[in-house]
Formats: sequence, structure tokens, C-alpha cells
Amino acid sequence: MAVPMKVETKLKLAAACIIAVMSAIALVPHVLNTRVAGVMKALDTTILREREYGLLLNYLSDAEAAQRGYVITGRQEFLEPYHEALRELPGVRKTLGTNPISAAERQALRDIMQLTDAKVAYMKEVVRVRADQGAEAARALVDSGRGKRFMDALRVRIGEQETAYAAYRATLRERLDARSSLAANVTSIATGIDIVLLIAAALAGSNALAQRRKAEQRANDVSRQLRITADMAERRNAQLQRGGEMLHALELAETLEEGAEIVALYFGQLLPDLSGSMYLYRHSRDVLERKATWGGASDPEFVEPLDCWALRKGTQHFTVGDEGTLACRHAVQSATRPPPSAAPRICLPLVTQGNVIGFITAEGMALGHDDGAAERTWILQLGEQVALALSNVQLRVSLRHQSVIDPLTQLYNRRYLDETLKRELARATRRGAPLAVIMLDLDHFKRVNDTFGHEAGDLLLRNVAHVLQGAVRGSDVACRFGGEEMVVLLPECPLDIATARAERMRQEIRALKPTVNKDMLAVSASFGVAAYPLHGDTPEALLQAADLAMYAAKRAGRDRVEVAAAAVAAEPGRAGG
Ligand SMILES: Nc1nc2c(ncn2[C@@H]2O[C@H](COP(=O)(O)OP(=O)(O)OP(=O)(O)O)[C@@H](O)[C@H]2O)c(=O)[nH]1
Repeated sequence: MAVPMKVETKLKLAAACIIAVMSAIALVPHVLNTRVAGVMKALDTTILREREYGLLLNYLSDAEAAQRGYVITGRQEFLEPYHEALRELPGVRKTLGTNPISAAERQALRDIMQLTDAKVAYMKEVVRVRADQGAEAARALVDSGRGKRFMDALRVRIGEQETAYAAYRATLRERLDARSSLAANVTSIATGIDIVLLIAAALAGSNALAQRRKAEQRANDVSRQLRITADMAERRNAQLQRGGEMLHALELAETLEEGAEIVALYFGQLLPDLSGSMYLYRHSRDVLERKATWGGASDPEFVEPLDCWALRKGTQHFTVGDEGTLACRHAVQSATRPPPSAAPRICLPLVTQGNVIGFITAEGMALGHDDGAAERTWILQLGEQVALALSNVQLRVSLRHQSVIDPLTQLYNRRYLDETLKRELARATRRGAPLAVIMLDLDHFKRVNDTFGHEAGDLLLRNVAHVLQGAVRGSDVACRFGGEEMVVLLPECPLDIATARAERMRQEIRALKPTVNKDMLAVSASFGVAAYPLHGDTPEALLQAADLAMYAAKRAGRDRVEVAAAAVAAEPGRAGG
């Protein structure tokens, strides 16, 4: 798979290309300028050489004029220009001999130098003849016209050379003009290309930077998203852990009320951005009662089942503030409650095995955020788990109830009596407090069953149980001891008060007049009362004392209360169970 090039690498490559192209472009004018300079140098050389030819001609003309003056006058001072010319000529000659510009010039130069040498030799001869043989001989030599011919030939040859130079200069100037304009054009084009390259480089740079910024932005976005996801995962883990703790605590709850307290405590932590309440269904009143609240929610204490859309639908109901969704009536403002907030709200029925046991309602802006759906799913899961846990609590409560409650009379059963008596006696012993036991047995109950049927007997038993429940305090415990025998435990109750209470129960039982098939039933009961510490300090001793007292009441004619005889020795028997 091809690995995409990094932005830095692209930029470096582009910069290297631009530098290479710009360097190459910068060299072009330099090369052209060098070539222009070459032409100009050639032009200078031509002018210099032309001037040297002119000098040569001047020196020779001056020397000839001086030679003539000397011939005429014979005076040495006239020869001064002649001598000067002879002194300067070797220099001119040397300059012209160095680097002739063409083969034609080399040839012309050879001719000119020969003519020059011939002219100089001729002038030397004229000067020597004047000095040796006098003016006449010298004038005759001059008149021969040889010197003039040399000079004429030199002028012609040098004139030709000057013409050749002029043509060459014209060529050089044309070349110079062409190269100069080429250099100017190339420089302009190079400058233009440089500008274009610089603009392209700037654009490419800014483009690359923009890409880089975008990439960085994307990387930042991704890392921010990862951070958010990690935070959410961490938060979700913590929530799951707390949720697990809540479910564990719910497993240990003894009552639904205790379960509700646990839910309120944990929901405050599990849904910190929300406030809400949990309601449980009260069958007796067909109403949902608020059992727990968290986050400062101001939900009403009772909710009618029809006031909640979630309860009507049997599934969650979500309302987004006041945006025209169906709002539950329990969440709508009432005279006794503050105005509802515009925050989104979710209601969730707590359903187990198809039965609604309550509902959860929660509100908060967090439900409407981007991750509100996740929050709602989380509440849904919590609701399902809480419903299951609470139904288990309910089951446990019911099982526990069944295990300690006599189903016919709804009094505590014998098992519960044994546990409670043991516990209360220990407590009374610890505190030095009294504890009374009332035992009662219905009189001639067999007759009721035999005459009116077993159901009539059951009805009577329930009526008697009702009397007992109404006659005892919250701390007292009324139990069905077995058959038609019942026991009431009265913690911290002295013997005389227990006796008086037994008497009142007796009277109330006597006053019972339940009817079965228009037949009015009548019943009475015989009571035996015993108390700790007077009649015993063990459960068995106390029960046996009360039992003996109750039988004493039977023997004495029934429908009465008898107090146990003091300090009965505990014997193994029916009271010991
Ligand atoms: N209907 C009904 N009868 C019960 C229940 N448990 C015990 N009995 C009856 O209670 C009667 C007890 O009779 P007995 O022990 O002979 O005593 P009694 O008839 O009450 O006579 P005394 O106790 O001597 O006054 C029996 O007929 C039992 O069947 C019950 O749960 N329901």
C-alpha cells in the first residue's frame, strides 16, 4: 500500500524544485550578460586596433613631414617628430601584432608592416643622404616619389582595414543589440517566471499549511472524541459498579421501603445530572406512592395510574420539555407544586412478570444532550434491574410473611412466638423489665364446628384474632398457638396490667356476635396469665404457667381470667413445643 507523503516532505520537495528552477533562471541572464560583455570587449578591441592603425599613420605622416623640413632646412630640430615617430612605432607595432582579430587582418597587418618598414627605411635613407650629401641629393631622392608611394599604399591598406573594422563593428553592434535585447527579454521572462514560481510556492505553502491545519484539526477532533469516549467508558464502568452495588444492597433489603431508600441513595449517584422519584403501587388504594426521591425532585406524593403515560403504555415515555410531546399529568404544574421545568423527562414502569409494581420518573437537561439516548438506555437498564430486584424483595417479604403469619387468622404463628418469646425474655432479663404472657383458649369451640360447620369456626377464629390485634400495642405480639388456642406476649408489661388487658379481651370476645346463615354465633374464651420473673425465667416455664392458669380458668367454669400460681417449675410438656 502506498504510504501518503507527509506535508513537510511535500513542502521540502516543492522548495527544492523552486530553488533549482530559480537558480537555473538566475544563471540565464548571467550567461547572456557574459556573452554581451564578450561582444563589447571585441568592440573595444576593434576600436583600439583602429586607433593604433590611425596612430601608425599619424606617426609616419609626422615623420615624413619632419624629414621634409630637414631636407629643406637641414636643421636637426626639424627631425624631432621623426625621431619620436621612430621611438613610438615599435610599441604600435607590438600592439597591432598581438591577437589580430582575423586571418584577413593578419595578412593585411603583414602588408602594412612591410610597407611601414619600407617607408621607415626610405625616410632613414633620405635623412642620411641629406646629412651626408646635402640638400640637392636628398631632394632628388624625395622627388623620386618612392616615399609618397609607400605612404599612399599605406593609406590605402590602412583605409581598407578601417573599412573592414567598420563593417566588423557594425556586425558587433548588431550582435550586441541582439544579445542585449535577448538578455533584457530573458531577464524579464526569468523575473516573470520567478514571480510565478514564488506565487506558486506561496500558494502551495499556504495550501500545504491549510492541509496541515486541517489534518491537525482532524487529529485534535479524533483525540478529543477518543478522550470523550474514554471518559464515557470510565464513567459507565463506575456506574456499572455502583449499579452492581445497588443491586447487591437490594438483595439484602428486608422490606420494600428499605429497597426504596436504597434506590434513592444510589440513583442520586448513578444519575447525578438528573432528579427524580420512584413510586410503588399500592393495591389497597389503586395508587402509586412515592417511596424515594433524589436530586431534589419535587414530584407529588401520590400518582394515579392514569396520570402517567408510561404506566398507560406499559413502556417508557419520554418528553422533551414543552415541545408538544404528551406530558404526564403528574409532571404538570399543580397548585401545590412548583412549575415544571422545561427539562426533558423520562418515565419508566417497573414491570416484573407482566405486573406493574411501580415506576421511575426522572428529569434533567442531560436527557436531551447528544448522549441523551445513551442516558435513557442506561435508565431503562437500571429500571429493569430495579424492578426485578424489588420484585425479589416483594417475594422475600411475602415468603417471610408466609413463614411467620398464620394464614387463617393473620396472627403470628407458633414459630414466630417461640423466636420472639426467647428474644423478649432475654431482653427483659437484661433490662430487669417484666414480660407478661396471656394464653387463651375458646370455650366449647368443638360445638361451634359441630353445629355450624368448620367455616363458621374459622370465621369465629378470625373475629377473635381481630379482637386480639385491636387490643395489643405495637410492641405486643399476638400469636395463634395452635387450633383455637392463642397467646399474646406483652413485653415490659407487669402482671396486674396484663391481667386487666386479658379481662378486657375476654369481654370483647364475649361481645362478638358474628352471624353465619342468619345464625348468630356466640363465643367466650378462658385466659391464663403468667409473667416474668414471678412465674418463670424461661420460655417454657412461662408458657406452661400461663397454660396451667388457662386450664384452671376452664376448670373454674370457663369465660374467665386466671393468674398463674407463683414459681411453677418448668416441666417438659405441650408448652415447650
Ligand atoms: N374451625 C376450626 N376449628 C378448629 C381449628 N383448629 C382446631 N379446631 C377445632 O377446635 C376444637 C377444639 O375442641 P376441644 O379441644 O375439644 O375443646 P373445646 O371444644 O373448645 O372445649 P373446651 O376447650 O374444653 O372449652 C376441635 O373441634 C378442633 O377441630 C381451626 O383452625 N378451625
